[in-house]
Amino acid sequence: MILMKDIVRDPNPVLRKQSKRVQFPLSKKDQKLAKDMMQYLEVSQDPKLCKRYGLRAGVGLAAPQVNVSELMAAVLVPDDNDDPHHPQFKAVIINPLIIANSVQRGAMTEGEGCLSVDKDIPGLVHRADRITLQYQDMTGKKHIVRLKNYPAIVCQHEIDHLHGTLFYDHINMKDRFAKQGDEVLFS
Ligand SMILES: O=CN(O)CCNC(=O)c1cccc(Cl)c1Cl
Ligand code: NI
Repeated sequence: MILMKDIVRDPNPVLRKQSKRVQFPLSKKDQKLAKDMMQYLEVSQDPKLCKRYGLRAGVGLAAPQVNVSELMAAVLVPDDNDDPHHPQFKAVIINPLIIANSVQRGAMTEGEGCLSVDKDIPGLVHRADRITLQYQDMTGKKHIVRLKNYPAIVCQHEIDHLHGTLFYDHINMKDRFAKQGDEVLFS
């Protein structure tokens, strides 16, 4: 089970590396990693279990955050009324590729957080409001999905991790809450 002690923290250089492609069929190690990362998200989103294991809640987790430089991340975006049985987007995304970005930009009003960044860094993290995401699932099957708003933001945050980018790299440090043109803000 992944615990906070297993999460790599900035400025560990592994968070700034480019991850490597994952080969199929998945090795036993990669299968366990994928399952453990999704399990972390599920446990962290259950208030009782989250407290019991001393976790920080998360809606995504990328392999470099547990010291594995591979193109793999787990995403579990709960639905609005927090019904655990109907998440907005739940997937282990392997060898993900953003194949289209909307011109429309979006950002979360309250900014973003990261398990690998221990301090809160306020500011708007400007991203594409909608993306077309191509990824392989654990069987190697290729998926192409169109995402918008929160699921799109989370996938961009995770895919950034795979390429050595952290959320605060996108914040305008001279004016942290300056909007970018007509970007969509949402909480
Ligand atoms: O890389 C994943 N994490 O660091 C997990 C912790 N952060 C979050 O759950 C989180 C919080 C707010 C906005 C976004 Cl986009 C994300 Cl991803
Ligand atoms: Ni993160």
